[in-house]
Amino acid sequence: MVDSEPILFEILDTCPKNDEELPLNDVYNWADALVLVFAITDRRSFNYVRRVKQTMLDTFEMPVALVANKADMVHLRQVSTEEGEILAKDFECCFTEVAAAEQVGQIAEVFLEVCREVLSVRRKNKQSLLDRMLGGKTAVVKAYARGKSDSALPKD
Ligand SMILES: Nc1nc2c(ncn2[C@@H]2O[C@H](COP(=O)(O)OP(=O)(O)OP(=O)(O)O)[C@@H](O)[C@H]2O)c(=O)[nH]1
Repeated sequence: MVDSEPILFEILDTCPKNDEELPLNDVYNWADALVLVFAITDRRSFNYVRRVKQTMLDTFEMPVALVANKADMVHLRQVSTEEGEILAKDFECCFTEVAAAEQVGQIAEVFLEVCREVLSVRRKNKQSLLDRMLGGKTAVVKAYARGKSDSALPKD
């Protein structure tokens, strides 16, 4: 349940076999949102998510969440929290450091947040479509109502 609304999540793990293998366009066309996960103990994974986001930029627009995993392994840290925050600013997305092995609640929170964004984008798109379809008519109705403002009719 997301804010009292039942939601069915379909999650695709792209499982790249190496650093060169980027997600195919089919993946972006299918997805409603992207959760980019790297490990704080692995700089290559950080560079990888940066490359993924950069290659999809301008072509595919969707809510994105940047997640730094293995936050419990601070002794092996290769990527600082600040670097994650800066990258998220660059991506204009949210950023969370988690330890998936310890706190499943943090992961759920990321997915909830992403889902809220997806629903909000959908609502806005629906609204703007309605606005475009009804825009002209609404303007006419308003003009008519204003024209009658001296009468006993309510303005709206
Ligand atoms: N300490 C620690 N280990 C973790 C954490 N999350 C995952 N791991 C471990 O990291 C290893 C890789 O986890 P996976 O879930 O296979 O990660 P993956 O990114 O799907 O890896 P691939 O299968 O190579 O795609 C496993 O041994 C996990 O137990 C974490 O938050 N902390």
